[in-house]
Amino acid sequence: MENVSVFGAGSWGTALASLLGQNGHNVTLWCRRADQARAINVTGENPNYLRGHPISSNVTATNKIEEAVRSPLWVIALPTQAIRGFLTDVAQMTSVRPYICNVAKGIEIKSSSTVSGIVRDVMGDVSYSVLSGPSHAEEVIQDLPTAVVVASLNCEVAERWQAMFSRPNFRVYTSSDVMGVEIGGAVKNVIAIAAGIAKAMGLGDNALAALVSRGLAEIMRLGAKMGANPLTLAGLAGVGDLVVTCFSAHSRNLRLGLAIGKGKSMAEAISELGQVAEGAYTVKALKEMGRKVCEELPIVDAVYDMLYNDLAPEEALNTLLLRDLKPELPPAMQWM
Ligand SMILES: NC(=O)C1=CN([C@@H]2O[C@H](COP(=O)(O)OP(=O)(O)OC[C@H]3O[C@@H](n4cnc5c(N)ncnc54)[C@H](OP(=O)(O)O)[C@@H]3O)[C@@H](O)[C@H]2O)C=CC1
Ligand SMILES: O=C(CO)COP(=O)(O)O
Repeated sequence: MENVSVFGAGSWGTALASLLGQNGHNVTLWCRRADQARAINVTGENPNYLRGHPISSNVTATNKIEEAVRSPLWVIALPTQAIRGFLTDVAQMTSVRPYICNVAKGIEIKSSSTVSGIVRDVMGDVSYSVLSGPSHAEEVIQDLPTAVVVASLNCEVAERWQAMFSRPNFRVYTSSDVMGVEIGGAVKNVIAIAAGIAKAMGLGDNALAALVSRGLAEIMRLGAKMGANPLTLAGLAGVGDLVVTCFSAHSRNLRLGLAIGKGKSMAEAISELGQVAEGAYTVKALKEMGRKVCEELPIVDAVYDMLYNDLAPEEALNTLLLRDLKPELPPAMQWM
């Protein structure tokens, strides 16, 4: 059994800490608030996230970062935009060279980088893995079945995380396609915001299915430019996660889109949600990165303009539908 620290006691960090504890590991769950850590240790539940769901007794919560950094295995479950600052602080506190497994799904605005790039910038050549796939915390904490993927450039490291996380109702596959898994997990959040807006507009099921398919085309186009394997994007970290995020009532990104589609401002929508909707930030990073690496990301552009340039959803819809007609697949992607 392993000693592992989970950094971030939001809904995903809490669900994964409990899962690792159920698998018999010694888990330290780092919370940034002392009162939250105390409540978890006393009541066996997180008072702020996933209330009513007991956390494994193998989990000890702490807000003392110097305790949490002693574990050799770190699971990073923080919002993407907070990871660089967090790692910069903790890197100065410890000589441990941890094995890192990132479970956040986003792209950093200031660097246009996925989390592997942030970790490399701050920690240098440290062991990095990423776990992603269709996995809403609200279902994982109830031990409802799903399948996910953990990617690392080092196959043995991916297998080590696979063995730690796997349980009968949490089936973990391995992959060596770190970039594919990261891009799939990050960009689907932006498409899910678009799905929420489309739902709020009452556009119907056909429109949602078309949006998800053309969203996948954008994920694949960007992924190809970033070196991702297109088949990864057709798998759990791509299609699997895109579908659950665009259709599940649990999704924070879908709910943010629903609020925007009903006319709420960004500030209102974010404050009502009270949790991170990564797509709202990743779309800013993609706007920058998209211009540099990928000439055409029309759904991403439309979401950006609806969120940050007051573009009305009806206008965004017209812009998307009335673009020049063209083949479904770009010439480079035709198989014959
Ligand atoms: N929720 C889910 O089902 C899933 C989420 N993810 C991904 O996991 C990541 C975390 O999401 P989730 O758990 O839902 O987020 P939540 O909003 O539920 O929780 C975020 C956590 O991060 C903490 N936090 C926020 N900002 C900072 C900061 N600057 N420094 C340190 N801690 C901070 C919060 O602390 P506090 O409570 O004190 O504010 C809270 O513990 C995201 O990238 C998300 O996309 C991936 C798969 C499933
Ligand atoms: O990534 C997730 C499920 O796999 C969670 O998505 P949301 O952040 O939209 O809830």
